[in-house]
Amino acid sequence: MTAVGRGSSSAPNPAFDPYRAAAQPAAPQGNFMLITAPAKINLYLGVHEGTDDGGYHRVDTVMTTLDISDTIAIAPSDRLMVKTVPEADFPQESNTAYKAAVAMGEAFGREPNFAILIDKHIPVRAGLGGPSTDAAATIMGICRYWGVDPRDERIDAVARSIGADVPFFLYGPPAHLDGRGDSMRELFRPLTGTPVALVKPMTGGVSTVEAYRRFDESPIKAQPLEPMLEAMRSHDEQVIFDCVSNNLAPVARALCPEIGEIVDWMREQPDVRAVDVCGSGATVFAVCATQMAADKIGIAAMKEHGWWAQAARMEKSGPIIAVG
Ligand SMILES: C[C@](O)(CO)[C@H](O)COP(=O)(O)OP(=O)(O)OC[C@H]1O[C@@H](n2ccc(N)nc2=O)[C@H](O)[C@@H]1O
Ligand SMILES: Nc1ncnc2c1ncn2[C@@H]1O[C@H](COP(=O)(O)OP(=O)(O)OP(=O)(O)O)[C@@H](O)[C@H]1O
Repeated sequence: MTAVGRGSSSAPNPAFDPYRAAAQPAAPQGNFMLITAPAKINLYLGVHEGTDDGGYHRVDTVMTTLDISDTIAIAPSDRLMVKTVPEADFPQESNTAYKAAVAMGEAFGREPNFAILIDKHIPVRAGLGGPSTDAAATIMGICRYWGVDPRDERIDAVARSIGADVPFFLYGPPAHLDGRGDSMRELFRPLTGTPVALVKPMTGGVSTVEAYRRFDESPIKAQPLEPMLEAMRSHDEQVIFDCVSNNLAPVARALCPEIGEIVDWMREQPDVRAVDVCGSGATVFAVCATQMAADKIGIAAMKEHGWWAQAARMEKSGPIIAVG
């Protein structure tokens, strides 16, 4: 086992402050908060060989949020409770939102007594970051209730303790993260509005744990990172989309051969600028030249193959809070 570091971003970087969704630490006036928790795609994912003491791989990733999202309603309560719609097939204590609330309580020495209702729209085991964005949204909501400044360095630590993807969702714009994929390195100008088609098998999915385990059995070298970072800095869309890559994709295809079929089919579709697997799968994304192209791919994927599909757009935001 190779020991790898976890990056050094536990201290907040003031350059990122304007992007924090809950940056005004004021208690809400209404009865509850509604929080929009967006999905993500990895425009670049490079997993490196070897794991740290916690069994995590060092990764470089460039992620952006999408306009498909879970919605989280959160209100003070006599105890902590988390429910989802549709109802989850696992206990509430395993929900990342529940874990995030408990971790917030421990970090700030308070009782995290909130009722949290999650309206699930982001499919699970899909590589779209559903559990992680729910956790980030919960953290931001509790910050607002408790008057905690989201730039407090304990917030990044709480986020990281729930999952590697959670810190990204505290910010939202396209970003490069390293370490476990939980250390913010650089934010980029958003690609807001860029059309994306999402397609995945109707049932099943890929477990993140299983994908990383399989990666260790036959590791594949990551594509060079620097060209992607340069393209993001110069906001050169053509080069950005030429640099789209994911070295977990072959593992996802091996674990779920239908993913390979979807990738091959998406690459044949008209007006497609890039196609790859989202994170550890099972969703495949196609960056499209027009929204019409993304819609057409979604419809054809459903009608001709019976796959789950949705057209979306890239977004610029992390959690968005509304007070009700
Ligand atoms: C595949 C990605 O979604 C790409 O953004 C992430 O790397 C996964 O992030 P995540 O779902 O938040 O992952 P976590 O819930 O923290 O980790 C689940 C499991 O995935 C593996 N894991 C995750 C992240 C990482 N850098 N190395 C790993 O090996 C570990 O076995 C870990 O126990
Ligand atoms: N808030 C949540 N929403 C959905 N699933 C959750 C949540 N909290 C915990 N889970 C559990 O997480 C599992 C999915 O985890 P996994 O990391 O494999 O999925 P994912 O949707 O691909 O996420 P990611 O893109 O972050 O890897 C679910 O099967 C469920 O047991």
